This record gives sequence, C-alpha cells and structure tokens, in this order.
Amino acid sequence: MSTPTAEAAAPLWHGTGEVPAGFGPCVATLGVFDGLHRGHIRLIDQAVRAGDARGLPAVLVTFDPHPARVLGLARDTAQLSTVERRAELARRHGVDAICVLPFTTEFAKLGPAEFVEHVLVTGVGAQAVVVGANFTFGHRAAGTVDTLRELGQRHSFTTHSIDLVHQAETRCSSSTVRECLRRGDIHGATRVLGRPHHVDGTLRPTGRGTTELVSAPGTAVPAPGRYLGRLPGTGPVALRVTDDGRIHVESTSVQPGPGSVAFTARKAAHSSEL
Ligand SMILES: Cc1cc2nc3c(=O)[nH]c(=O)nc-3n(C[C@H](O)[C@H](O)[C@H](O)COP(=O)(O)O)c2cc1C
Ligand SMILES: Nc1ncnc2c1ncn2[C@@H]1O[C@H](COP(=O)(O)OP(=O)(O)OP(=O)(O)O)[C@@H](O)[C@H]1O
Repeated sequence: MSTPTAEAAAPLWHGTGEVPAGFGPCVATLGVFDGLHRGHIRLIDQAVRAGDARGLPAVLVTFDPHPARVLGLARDTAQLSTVERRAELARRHGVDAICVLPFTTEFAKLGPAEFVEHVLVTGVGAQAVVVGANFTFGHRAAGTVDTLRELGQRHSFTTHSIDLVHQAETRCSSSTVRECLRRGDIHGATRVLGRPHHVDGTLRPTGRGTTELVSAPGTAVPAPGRYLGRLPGTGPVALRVTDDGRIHVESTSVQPGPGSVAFTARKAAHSSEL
C-alpha cells in the first residue's frame, strides 16, 4: 500500500512498545529475514499484495539477534545484514513498517499462543499473517503454520503460507548464503540473494594505501582472498579480505565514516590485476 513518500517514512519500531497506539489492523509477515534473499522478497511481495487488496499496511516483524545465536544452537549465524539494511530493503519492496523484536532467552520462553497474543494481536493488530511454509515460532520452536492457522481462527486473523523459493535444487536460505560466503563463492551468494552481498561498517584509512571497512563483530565476511566490489556511487574497487577477516578497500580516495561495500566477484588466485 506504500507510495514513494510512504516508503521513505516507513518506520522501524524496536519492540511492540514502539508501535503507535491505535495502530492496526495490518498484514504481518514474520521471520528473521537476515540478508533478505529471493525467498524473503517473494514473501514480502505477497504480504504487500495482501495489504493492498485489503487496504491495510504491511508490517515486517523480525527478530534480532538471530534466535539460533541467542539460544546457543550449533549453527552459523554470522549476520548478513544489519537491522537497518534489512529495514531499508523491506521498505524498497513496499513494506509500510518494520517491527524488530529483541530476541532474548526470556522471549524464547513464550509459547506459540502467548507470542500470537502479545505480538500479533495486541502488538500490531494482524488481520492476516504471511509466512513461508517452513516457519516455526514459540518455545522449543513448537509453533508451525498449522498452529498459526488454529490460533488465527481464535483471534480472527487469516494465515497464508507460501511455497519456498529454490535456487537450482536448493531452498534459498540465509544459511546457504553464509555457506557460500565462507567458501568465497560470491556468485553463489549473489544468486540466492538476488543482489550482491553488502557489508556495512565504518571506513577508515589505514595509512598504507588502503581503507579498512570495520564491521560489527559477528558480521558475515567472505573467505580471505581478493575480490571485486563496489562502494555506493563508485565504479568497481579491489577488495581484500585478510586471514583474520578484515576488509581492505584498495584505494585511498574513499570518504571515511559510515559506509558499505558490495562484493561482486572473486578474483582468480593467479590474477595479476591487484
Ligand atoms: C517466542 C519465540 C520463541 C522461540 N523459542 C525457540 C526455542 O525455544 N527454540 C528454537 O530453536 N527456536 C525458537 N524460536 C525461533 C523460531 O523457531 C524461529 O527460528 C523464529 O520464529 C524465526 O522463524 P524463521 O526461522 O522461519 O525466520 C522462537 C521464536 C519465537 C518467536
Ligand atoms: N526459500 C524461501 N522461500 C520463501 N520463504 C522463505 C524461504 N526461506 C525462508 N522463508 C520464510 O521467510 C521467513 C524468514 O525466514 P528465515 O529468515 O528464518 O529464513 P532462512 O533463510 O531459512 O534463515 P536461516 O537460514 O538463518 O535459518 C519465514 O517466514 C520463512 O518461512
């Protein structure tokens, strides 16, 4: 239901406490959405379309940090996108508001019914909920799409689950993108994301002819090696990821301060261009 002006204004709420009083009804879509890959975009498009059909705003409800990281599960949860980038990408696809729920061990104890009441009903006033067919929620991940459907009947919202988007034979997932980046497979990551992987951080000159992009601990950085990339508003730049995961932009003419780099290709090991 967004217009270009509404997109610019789509708010980012930290917790349901920041949702304005009287907000709702809305169409909500739920999940971690790290990286916003092609599957996530399909889901968002469906939620925005459902909102348009009902004349309701579409709200992306997400969790931060990644639940698996908070719960100490043995999984790679390296962050593909900051909450701000996630929100910005969601806005570009027509989402009207983003609500990021701080995921804590306390929060993880909420059962599916409690989550639905606190977040979907009281929090954002969902009239329809759009999730992927594999969505789970609530303590011990006990809630499924069927649980959501049953709870929706009690609370007067409809549940819509979408078929999962695949890339070749594999389901598009943030985990696959992380795996590609760990191998330095930039093309693989780009194919699943539908755009290049960006790393956000702070650019600072090293004094040795390069500029370092310092990102938050836990950020998904490609494997050590040489890459081609882009800085916003510039042509191609050479990038180097060191063995300890630091990102160097091989240029001194970079404006220091908050910035980002996009990884567009890996350079062949024997390349003499750098
Ligand atoms: C209130 C709540 C409690 C959760 N508790 C658990 C848990 O105990 N164990 C677990 O593995 N995941 C738990 N999760 C994470 C979910 O299983 C799931 O990863 C999350 O809802 C994001 O969905 P998605 O992975 O489809 O994006 C919980 C999620 C929510 C919203
Ligand atoms: N390939 C896909 N196609 C469509 N929807 C998807 C796909 N993968 C996940 N979803 C849905 O997107 C929402 C967010 O999911 P989530 O961020 O956990 O995806 P993920 O890529 O599997 O992440 P991770 O690999 O970190 O577990 C959920 O509703 C989920 O069901």
